Amino acid sequence: MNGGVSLLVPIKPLHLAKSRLRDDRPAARHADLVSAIALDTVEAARRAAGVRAVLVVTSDPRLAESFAAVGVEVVADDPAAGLNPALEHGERVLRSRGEARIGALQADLPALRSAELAAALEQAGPERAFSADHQGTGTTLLLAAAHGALAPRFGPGSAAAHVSSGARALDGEWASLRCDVDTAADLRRATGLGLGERTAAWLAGAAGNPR
Ligand SMILES: Nc1nc2c(ncn2[C@@H]2O[C@H](COP(=O)(O)OP(=O)(O)OP(=O)(O)O)[C@@H](O)[C@H]2O)c(=O)[nH]1
Ligand SMILES: C=C(OP(=O)(O)O)C(=O)O
Repeated sequence: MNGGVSLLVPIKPLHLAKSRLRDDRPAARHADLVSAIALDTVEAARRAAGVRAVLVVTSDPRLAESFAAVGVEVVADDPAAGLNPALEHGERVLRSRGEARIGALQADLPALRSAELAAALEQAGPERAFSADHQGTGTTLLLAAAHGALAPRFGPGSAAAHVSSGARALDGEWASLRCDVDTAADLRRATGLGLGERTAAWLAGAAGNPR
């Protein structure tokens, strides 16, 4: 088997996702934005050196179709019990195929640069490690040790939870890897870094059309 990390990318159903980013725009426009952000994130991840494969974990049928159209594999949440169980399910799927190195990448990184993700994977080496978000409290990337368990502790305060569970905090600057988008202010921050093409196109449409 070739080396490299197989990355799980979890995404909530579109009508539930990114509620903090929701404003008064129609539900379909919000779904388009969440979808564009996730597709840009996965596209950048797939191109990163050291990434062997990406497996999206989502029960959303439209997302499943969009990812299938660009050749990305999707599995549904099983059970539908929240983020960490979704990741543990994805981990079981990858382990059943003999994947040695597994990680989880958040789906809300629309400015992600492949080179920054590659640098984080390189710095982690074979260890269980994570990248905190730009606020230092959340987690944007968690890597299991080679042949080790992912043991995801995503949720409020996940950076501290990952440290407590023995993961090493990666310390590169990596602004694009740390720039998760939960709010409108985060989206402006990501725009300053340079958005992926689908999110940029969504924003151009938002500027040019009534919402
Ligand atoms: N497959 C799956 N992904 C999830 C689930 N819960 C959260 N996620 C994803 O995990 C990532 C981190 O979650 P959050 O940043 O809290 O995103 P969110 O829940 O969509 O945002 P808010 O509604 O604003 O809390 C996002 O990519 C979510 O879509 C879940 O139950 N299943
Ligand atoms: C679930 C997480 O994401 P967010 O902080 O974006 O909600 C996390 O960082 O663990």
